[in-house]
Amino acid sequence: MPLVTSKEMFQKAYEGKYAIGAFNVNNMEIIQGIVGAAQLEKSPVILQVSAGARKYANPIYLRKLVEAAVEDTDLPIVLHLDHGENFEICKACVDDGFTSVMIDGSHLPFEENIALTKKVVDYAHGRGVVVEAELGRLAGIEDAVRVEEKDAAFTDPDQAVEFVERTGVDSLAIAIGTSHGAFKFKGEPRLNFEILEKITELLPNFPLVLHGASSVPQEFVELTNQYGGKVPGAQGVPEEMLRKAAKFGVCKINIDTDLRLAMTASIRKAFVESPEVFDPRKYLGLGREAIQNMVQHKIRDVLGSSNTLL
Ligand SMILES: O=C(CO)COP(=O)(O)O
Ligand SMILES: O=C[C@H](O)COP(=O)(O)O
Ligand SMILES: [Zn+2]
Ligand SMILES: [Zn+2]
Repeated sequence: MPLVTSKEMFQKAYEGKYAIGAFNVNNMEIIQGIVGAAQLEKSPVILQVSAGARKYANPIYLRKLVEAAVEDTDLPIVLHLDHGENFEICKACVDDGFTSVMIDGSHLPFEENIALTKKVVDYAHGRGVVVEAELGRLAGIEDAVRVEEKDAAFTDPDQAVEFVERTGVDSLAIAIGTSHGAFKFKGEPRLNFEILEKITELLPNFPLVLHGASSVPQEFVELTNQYGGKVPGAQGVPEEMLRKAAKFGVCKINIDTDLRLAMTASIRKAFVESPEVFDPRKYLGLGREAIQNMVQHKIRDVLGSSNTLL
């Protein structure tokens, strides 16, 4: 099956009240771990590429690796640009065969965000590509940009309706208290479900996206710290909250940090336990396995997209 857009999978997810996992990919082992899990769970999957990933791996290598995953499986796979910051990178990815792009104008004033998003929608829709946009600001780190907590802002439900109507965008990332990275909450985790419910009420049948949705499994935090790493106090979004979000119109749940933690914890452990090993296939293989197990759990027990192939 060739790459697909997220259109049908979101519609099905919306009706079935589950979500599709969107996982950030940076190299072969990460892609294989994610896709291996999706195969075992018979689940569609979104592989997303950030500007940082394109810079790290080289856009051609990444695209070819995703093409290999498509050729090697019968899964519906979406190739998505994560946090496109301007029209040019969105255009480059549309031209490059991506089936979905995100234009992230969330840092811009409302009218400018609308104008930029509309420009990307016009270009992408003309070529069969779907578009995600963002309204409201998440706290946390994204590429080189750090948004301080004081500058974060929840999505305004009325603005969300106007934004969707005026841009014609296919899905919308909203801010309800999640944030990028491994340190999401200082005290008790809290998301603003009132805002989410309001948006769902005003925009029925419209797919919403949750960024910063890693749950930061404590087993990886502990392993990382135990084997010489330093991520004390790392905390994510409780899995229960993600399940709840999927019931309220959130069709795409973004996960990057959990992949990083799974891989890092397993490689750190391997280095300490087997100091004589210097074959990258050994420890990268363990990293890939850790990712596959984590993603399989996520798909099956949190997102609920197992056995939903189109
Ligand atoms: O939103 C993300 C990618 O766009 C990833 O969020 P996490 O940092 O919570 O994994
Ligand atoms: O939202 C950001 C993703 O986690 C991607 O991170 P990155 O820009 O470091 O690749
Ligand atoms: Zn953003
Ligand atoms: Zn994000």
